Amino acid sequence: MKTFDELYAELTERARTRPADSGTVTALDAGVHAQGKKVLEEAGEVWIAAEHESDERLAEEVSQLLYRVQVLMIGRGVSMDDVYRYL
Ligand SMILES: N=c1c2ncn([C@@H]3O[C@H](COP(=O)(O)OP(=O)(O)OP(=O)(O)O)[C@@H](O)[C@H]3O)c2ncn1[C@@H]1O[C@H](COP(=O)(O)O)[C@@H](O)[C@H]1O
Repeated sequence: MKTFDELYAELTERARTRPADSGTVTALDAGVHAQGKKVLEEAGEVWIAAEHESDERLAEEVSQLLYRVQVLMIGRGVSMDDVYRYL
């Protein structure tokens, strides 16, 4: 188990060290357009799960949306502090 901030730190480290087997590196290399499409795709899956699926499935879809948002943030160079300023 990990927190939102711990995942962000882990993904930032993946971006820095670029391990060959990292899906995050592949997603970052795909560029911001592809990253944005993934955010939208996962947001849609969250919506569908909220209306039609179990709490467990919803939680899983939310986790994937958070992951995709973090990939987009790292792709654009937006930090957690940049976001927290607006919360
Ligand atoms: N939390 C996640 C995570 N959530 C979602 N995903 C990716 O998103 C996919 C699921 O999304 P989709 O519904 O689009 O599934 P899919 O269509 O089968 O996947 P694609 O073919 O589109 O890649 C998963 O198969 C993963 O590739 C994640 N990939 C990685 N992480 C975590 O990120 C960290 C770094 O991972 P790596 O970069 O792979 O080392 C690790 O802690 C991982 O647990």
